[in-house]
Amino acid sequence: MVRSGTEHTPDRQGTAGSPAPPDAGAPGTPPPGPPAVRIQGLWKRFGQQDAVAGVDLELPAGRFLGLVGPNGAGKTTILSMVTGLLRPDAGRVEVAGHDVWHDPVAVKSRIGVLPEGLRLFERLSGRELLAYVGRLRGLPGREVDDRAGQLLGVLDLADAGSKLVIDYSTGMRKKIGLAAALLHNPEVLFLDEPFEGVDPVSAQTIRRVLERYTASGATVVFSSHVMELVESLCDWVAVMAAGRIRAQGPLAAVRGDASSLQEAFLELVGADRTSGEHELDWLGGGTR
Ligand SMILES: Nc1ncnc2c1ncn2[C@@H]1O[C@H](COP(=O)(O)OP(=O)(O)OP(=O)(O)O)[C@@H](O)[C@H]1O
Repeated sequence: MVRSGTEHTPDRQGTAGSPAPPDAGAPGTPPPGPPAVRIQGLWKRFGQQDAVAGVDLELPAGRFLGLVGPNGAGKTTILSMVTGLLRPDAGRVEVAGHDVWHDPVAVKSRIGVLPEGLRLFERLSGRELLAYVGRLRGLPGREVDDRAGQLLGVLDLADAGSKLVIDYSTGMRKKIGLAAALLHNPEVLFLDEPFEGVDPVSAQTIRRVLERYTASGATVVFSSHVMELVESLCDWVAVMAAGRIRAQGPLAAVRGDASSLQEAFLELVGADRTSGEHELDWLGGGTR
């Protein structure tokens, strides 16, 4: 595990920006072959602000990976650059050994993406949407129909398959977006806040599908600021704050001696849990 720029935990600090060295045979050892994602010197500036400020990150393949950070840390900006949706100002990204900007077709055929603020074709039914996405991915019609039927069934959307997407609830939209991202059986799946606005039943369904997917050797990269979720799902995490990576490595190593990932996270991002509280002395008091 590596902690970068973590003044708060000098005892567990490692080499800034580079991944943990391989530890043959130990849990957390990356499988042979290229990492799922290799990011080198990535920068993105919006106006005067560095949303992503020189990130180096190596995400091992075949894992359930969590990218965590407070609001505005740069998670969506990184995922957008990694999936070819946003051009970086500087730096390089490889997915499954292919350069995202020089070899976009090779990358896009290997990835599935559930972006933040997912836009869907609202006037298609769920089943039609999957048929469209499948054909766009070059899958034979029969195969698309089979896969779509199975995904709708597993994601509890079978009864809603003929309903227009515009009439879907938030959770149903997430699930049909996930089905569309999985349809071509990608090597690496990127999910930006996949559980946001999703009820516990749908969350459990999504979780089961993702666990089954990673058990087959595929990689899931998902961003979240819900630490409990990340702790229960991921075996590898990267923590970011203010556009930089603060720590990366197997979950247990990043958690270190802290009692939970939440506690380790607060320490890593330098959150002062009591700051500003005295400024709210009036709140809930007798004076109104
Ligand atoms: N298109 C944009 N134009 C200007 N600033 C932007 C743009 N996109 C992101 N930013 C800024 O970049 C920073 C990082 O934003 P980003 O959305 O990547 O954070 P995040 O970690 O995904 O946050 P959250 O958890 O709240 O979704 C923020 O300060 C944000 O205001």
